[in-house]
Order: sequence, then C-alpha cells, then structure tokens
Amino acid sequence: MSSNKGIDTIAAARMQAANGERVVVKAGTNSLTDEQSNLDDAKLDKLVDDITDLHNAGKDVIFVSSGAVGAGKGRIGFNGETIEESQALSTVGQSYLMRRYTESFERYDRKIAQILLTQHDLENPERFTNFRNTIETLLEWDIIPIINENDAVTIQEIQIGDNDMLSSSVAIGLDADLLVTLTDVGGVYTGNPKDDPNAERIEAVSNNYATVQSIVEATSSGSFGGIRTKVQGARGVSEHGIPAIIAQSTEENVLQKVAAGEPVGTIFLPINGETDE
Ligand SMILES: Nc1ncnc2c1ncn2[C@@H]1O[C@H](COP(=O)(O)OP(=O)(O)O)[C@@H](O)[C@H]1O
Ligand SMILES: N[C@@H](CCC(=O)OP(=O)(O)O)C(=O)O
Repeated sequence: MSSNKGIDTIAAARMQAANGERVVVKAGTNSLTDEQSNLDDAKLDKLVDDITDLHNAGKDVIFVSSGAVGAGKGRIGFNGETIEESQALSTVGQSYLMRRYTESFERYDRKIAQILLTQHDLENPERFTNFRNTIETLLEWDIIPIINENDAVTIQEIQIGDNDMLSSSVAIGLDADLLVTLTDVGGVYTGNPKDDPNAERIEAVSNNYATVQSIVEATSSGSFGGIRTKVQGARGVSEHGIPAIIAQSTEENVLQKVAAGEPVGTIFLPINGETDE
C-alpha cells in the first residue's frame, strides 16, 4: 500500500529527509531490551554505531531513548505492578542505561549528555527556552544529547508510551529537519507484522492518513501506545513541514540508509501548507 501521492513526491521527501541537518532519532524499549527486559548490549551498541555514523556525516543528532523502565526491570528482577513501581524502576534503569550509553559512545571517543524532560517543560515558554539553550550549547560542543521523559515526576508517558509524542514535540520545538522513530518492525504495516504474514509495509503516509489511522487502531493490542503513538507523532511532525520516518532499529546501517535517501521504513511526507486530505 502506498500514499496516493506520486512517486516523485515520495522521492522528493526522501531527499529532503536525507539532506536534513538536524535529526531527532527516537528508539523504543523494544529496540534496547531482550525478552527478559534486560538491557541488550548488542542492540544498544548497534544503535550507538548508527547514531555515530549519522553524527560523523556532519548531522546534529538529538537522541530520544526509552528503555529506563525496561532496564530497571532487568536490574531489579521485578516487573512492577503499579505506576509507582514503574516510576521507581525507571530511576534505577535510567542511570544504568546512561552508564551503558557512556561506555558505548566511548568506543568512538564521543561524549553524551542526559536530559530528562516532561511535556510541561516543552509547553512552558521559560523552561522551553532554557531547554533549547542547553541543547544548542551541547550541539555546538559536538556532544550528543540523550533525552528521556522524567518518569519520576510524570506518569503520562509510562501509561501511554509517550516518548513517541515527546520526540515529536522535541523535533518541532527544536526546528529539526527530520524525525526518525526506530522500533522493532520495519515501519507501519497493513496488519501487525508480528502476527499477520500478509501484512505489507506502507511506503508513505500523506493523504492516506485517515486510512492508516484506522489500520493502526485495528491492529494494535492494548489501549495505549504501540504503533499508534508513533504514527500520531510522525504525523504531527509532518504537519509542520518536517519529514518523519518510522523504521526498524535492527536493519543494517538504518540511519545511513535514511541519510542516503534509501526507501527504508515508512515515510510521512512533509505537508507544506497544501490541503492534504
Ligand atoms: N500496523 C502495524 N504496523 C506496525 N507495527 C504494528 C502494527 N500494529 C501493531 N504493531 C506493533 O507495534 C509494535 C511497536 O510498538 P511498541 O511495542 O510500542 O514499540 P517500541 O518499544 O519501539 O516503542 C510492533 O512491535 C508491532 O508488533
Ligand atoms: N520513559 C520510559 C519510556 C516509555 C516509552 O515511551 O516507551 P516506548 O513506547 O518503548 O518508547 C522509559 O524510559 O522506560
């Protein structure tokens, strides 16, 4: 299934994405942990390899990483039953996650910074300005900021898997040129690719958005998050004229392929003031 827009428009969006100078990359829990919720070193190192490649290509990379609750579960050996327990697990997991990122980026002599945020911080003009100034300074220093939601003081995102929306707001607020959402499947499909062998990857989303929304509503289990918030976040970004791509974190050189304009994942075409529906 593809967008009703022509192949030229999709190719132009791929080129716009490839040429983006400021890129927000978001990685979900599934891209960082194994089936026992332990932080998976090989997955984390692979993400760091890809981000370093993008950075070495001269891009400003802002990384939004989930995985704190998952890493906390693995560290403590307990899944947590209440929201409060998930919050506490995130605080254990976050410091461990950053330790592993620090070690992994050190393989390339790269420095990183941690920023824990809430949607409130992005909505409050004074806090947002402070956040933006910090990011701009880190980027000038060639340091890769790693952002996560501050789960100790907010529970919205533990409940709805909202790092997808946080990364979307960060991309819009920081005037990024591209949002890449990495997950454990190859994009948005016509069915859940984990249990539907006939599911086909949707190449592009533009004027087919309403159809795509109904598909992901129908194929998602659970009442929150999952592929739905990725689609919603990517659409929000594209409505600001910024292309967004949902792709698979395990795909070889996935970010290099994005930067080469290759047809990986599902691209959300930037909407530049035209009527899209
Ligand atoms: N139509 C669909 N297209 C792609 N993925 C889907 C679809 N419906 C359900 N999914 C599921 O959404 C999951 C991705 O969401 P999630 O588990 O929240 O990932 P992450 O940890 O990367 O944030 C995939 O593993 C996939 O099984
Ligand atoms: N702040 C939480 C992220 C929760 C979340 O959004 O997870 P995901 O849907 O896997 O991106 C954590 O680090 O565990």
